[in-house]
Formats: sequence, C-alpha cells, structure tokens
Amino acid sequence: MLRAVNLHCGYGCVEVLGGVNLEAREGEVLALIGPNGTGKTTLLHTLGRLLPAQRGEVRLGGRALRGMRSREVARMLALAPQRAPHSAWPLAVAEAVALGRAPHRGWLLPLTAADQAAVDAAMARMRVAALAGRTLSTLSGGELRRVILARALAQAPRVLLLDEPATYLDLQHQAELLALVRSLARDDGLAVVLTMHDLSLAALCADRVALLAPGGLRVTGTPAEVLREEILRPVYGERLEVFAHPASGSPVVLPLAER
Ligand SMILES: Nc1ncnc2c1ncn2[C@@H]1O[C@H](COP(=O)(O)OP(=O)(O)OP(=O)(O)O)[C@@H](O)[C@H]1O
Repeated sequence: MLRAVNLHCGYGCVEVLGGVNLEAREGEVLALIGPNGTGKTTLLHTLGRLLPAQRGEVRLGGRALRGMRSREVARMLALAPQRAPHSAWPLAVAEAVALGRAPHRGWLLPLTAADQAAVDAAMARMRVAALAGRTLSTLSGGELRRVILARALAQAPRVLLLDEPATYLDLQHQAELLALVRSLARDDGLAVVLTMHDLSLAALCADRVALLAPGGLRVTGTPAEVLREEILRPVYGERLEVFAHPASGSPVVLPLAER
C-alpha cells in the first residue's frame, strides 16, 4: 500500500536517512523505532509528503506519490502529527475534526450527512464527543492528541501515519489506542505506520517494527525478531534490558536503572 524505494530524506542538503527500503501493507501495523534524532518523524513526514524526498521515491497504492494530486493523496493517506497544526487557532474540537473531511468535499462546502456521520463516528471512536464545543487551545495534552487522531480517522484513509500517538496518554487511553490501532489494521484493513518511543508498547501493537539507527534503517522484522538486547544495544546503548512478558510472551524493554 505504501512503499519507500531507496528513499533519502532530510532537510535542504542535509541528509538524515539514506537508502531506506520499506513497505507498509494493508491490514498491518508497522512501528518506526529508534533513538532520539534518528529520523523517525522525518521518515514519517516524507512518507506522507509533508517533506519532499531528497532521492528515491515513495509509492502509494502502486503509484509514485510525487506525481499525485494533493487531494488524491489526502483521500488515501492521513497523517496525525505530533503537534496539532491548528492548536493555536480558535477552532472548536468538532470543527477541527471536520477538517478531516476536506479532501472529500472541498474546503468551502458544507458538511453532507455522510461527512457529519464520519465526523461523529471519529469523535466517538476517540472519545472526544464530550469535548466537541471546546476550543483546541483549552485542551490537555492527552485530549489534544485524541482530537488529532479523530481528525485523521474522519479523513477515512487507507494509510494512516501516526507520529508518537501514545505521547501524553495515560495507561487507560494507551490501552484504548493499542486496541484502536490493531482494529484499524485488522478489521478495517488500513496500513498503519506509527512512530513510538516505548518499545514495549510498540511490541504490543505492531506486526513489524523498523529500527532506525543514525543514517538509515538498521533492520525490519517482527517485534520478537527485532526487540532483542543484541540488536537494540548497539543502537540505543547498553543500558537496557529485554525480557518476555510472563503472560503474553511479548517483549518488554526497560532502561537499566540502579535504585
Ligand atoms: N525542520 C528541520 N530542519 C533541520 N533539521 C531538522 C528539522 N527537523 C528535524 N531536524 C533534524 O533531523 C534529525 C531527525 O529528526 P527527527 O525529528 O526526524 O528525529 P526523531 O527520530 O523523530 O527524534 P525524536 O525521537 O527525538 O522525536 C535531527 O537531527 C533533527 O535535529
């Protein structure tokens, strides 16, 4: 559904990542992991055409992203950024979520009944309906994150790119997010690509993880294949440990801290 082919990305003439080959398949959750500053957001933004590729290409549904019209891209792909681009505007939550319908209806046209239903469903799914009338600037960090996700869901994309979706979320909302992401992939058939710092959470929701190291993509595989001390330590440093969750067997990755 989404494929990076020998992709080089960065800013101006500064390359952050080179030679990335990666694909996100329908019905799959792919987590981009790696230490601070390795380029997770840069790669996600390049996959979503927020940043132009320096070299190589991104293909969406078999077509080169570069040649597609913006509206065509936005009907297929939604990107939920780390920070809300509209959070400083005096927009109400319902209006912000309704922006997700713009690729389907045009900016100045009123919402159709189908648009309104998509907005309501997205707000209900992210549990932000009770906030509908609140201004974005008055929301807590976690509430704002859920509104950003609701706007992306209202867009009804086939590919969903999520930048650090778990940031600011408490444990209950993290659990809901994991269930939502799994369901979007498994039940709705979306290709979901997300960045995540918490490797144990990534293990719980991703089918595959792609480990970034300075300069490029180090390895891609299932959480069990990649989240291993001998693979993570050369990239993150020695002060981490990995063990299997006693009930599920899912990898749990913790920093080594002396108490
Ligand atoms: N707009 C920009 N202009 C120039 N350099 C940038 C810009 N945004 C990010 N960078 C640099 O690109 C590199 C990768 O940044 P990026 O935010 O993609 O990393 P990340 O892996 O998402 O980091 P983190 O885990 O800290 O969120 C960093 O060195 C960063 O300083």
